[in-house]
Amino acid sequence: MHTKQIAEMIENKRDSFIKVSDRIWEFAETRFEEYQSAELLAHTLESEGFQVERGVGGIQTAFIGSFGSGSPVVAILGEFDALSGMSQKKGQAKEEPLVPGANGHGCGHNLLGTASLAAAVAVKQYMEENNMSGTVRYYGCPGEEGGSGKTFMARAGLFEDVDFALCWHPMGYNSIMAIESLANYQVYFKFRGKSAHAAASPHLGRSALDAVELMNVGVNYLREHIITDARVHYAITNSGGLSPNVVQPYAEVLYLVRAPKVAQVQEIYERVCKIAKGAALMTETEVEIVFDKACSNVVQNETIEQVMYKNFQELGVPVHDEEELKLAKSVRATLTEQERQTAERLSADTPDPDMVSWINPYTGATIPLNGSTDVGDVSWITPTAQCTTACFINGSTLHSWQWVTLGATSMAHKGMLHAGKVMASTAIDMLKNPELIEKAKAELKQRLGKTTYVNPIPEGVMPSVKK
Ligand SMILES: Nc1ccc(C(=O)N[C@@H](CCC(=O)O)C(=O)O)cc1
Repeated sequence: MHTKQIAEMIENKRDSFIKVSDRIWEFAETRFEEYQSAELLAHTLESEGFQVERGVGGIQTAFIGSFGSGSPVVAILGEFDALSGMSQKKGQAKEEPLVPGANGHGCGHNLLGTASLAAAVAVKQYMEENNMSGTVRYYGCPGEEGGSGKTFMARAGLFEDVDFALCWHPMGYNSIMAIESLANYQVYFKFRGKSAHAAASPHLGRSALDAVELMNVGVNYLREHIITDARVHYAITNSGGLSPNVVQPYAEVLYLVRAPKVAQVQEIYERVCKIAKGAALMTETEVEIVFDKACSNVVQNETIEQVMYKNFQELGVPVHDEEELKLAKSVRATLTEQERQTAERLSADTPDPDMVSWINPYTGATIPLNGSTDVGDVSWITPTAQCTTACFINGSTLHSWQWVTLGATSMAHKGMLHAGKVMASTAIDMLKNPELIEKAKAELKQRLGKTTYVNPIPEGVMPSVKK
């Protein structure tokens, strides 16, 4: 069976993949500044015989590694960005930053990018050994967190000739990710007023901070009148300085508006813009609206998901040893009861384990993801499927210190290598059965119906580094 060969190929190189992942964990670079992480992955691909193009789509840390020629083209998507402020020491059951205030891999993207690399390397080796035609590409996709790197890459046309795409996400469970995620827009509202002495001449000042606050109040009233599935968040990215005795002349707020469909996001966004203009009118300030980024919802593909599930079942699950289970237990003891309640169970009778040891049954049904991913844009252009593997403790959540601390330990490495095997095996299965690729494409077409893909990021907007 090809799953066995693929598993061996990845196991033979396990040490080198683990090194790559652990280095990226240490680099912990955030959106569009992943210079060392991207270079490490690109360099590793080159040493594995891939042709690498760096700086694709006009994004410095985006790259594509390619092997083979002609169709079919399989794209394996890798992410490698970290989150700000999530620094945490490795392998311990206590929250403690490695470097206070520094970044950390709170979403496991060191594992994500490396498993996809392992998959691409194994697919290449299998294709070579079996004289298969076609192309395997590794897409180095920067800035997933708050950056939508893939959406920018999609706008640059980089996925146009892809026949199907695969991705995964590290989690606390093994599953086929038949998700539908939320589309979103991220936009800055920059207010400009007039400074003045806050006591001596307040009547001469016009407060940009007042405008930000009034805008937020307005949006908080809007919440009652939008669809339930929408989410609106904001961060005050500039509060106008640290002096209360100065009327703040400049302030800005970053909004993230989400909903199941891009059109719904657009509708809410237009209303948020009206509120911003209202706040500017009330405070006699000016508002500048600066679009930052956007992404589309994920369109699942049952055809590829079925193939992925079959391969996953053949490969089984990552098995954790006593040492790993001990660490899992101690870290899990730090979860609150509420967090534990999100733990995966097969049924009410299944005990509540520290690490899961099964694959969640796949039914084809859509699982709503109350979050967003730029994999969404890829999935509108080419049929796309994703899986998760158990890299972390059961019931822990994304963006938590528990994920950072476990992200460079053997339990996470096992899950990572396993994900590489599942993706590579799925890719080989699809490449060997062109009728499945056609079926996956037909399914995408049917799911999209009359809607055509429109990239949600306006022309001229380029990726920005969040400071
Ligand atoms: N399988 C997953 C993929 C992404 C995420 C996630 O947390 N994404 C960020 C992305 C935010 C963005 O699009 O800017 C989020 O939803 O806040 C969660 C699970």
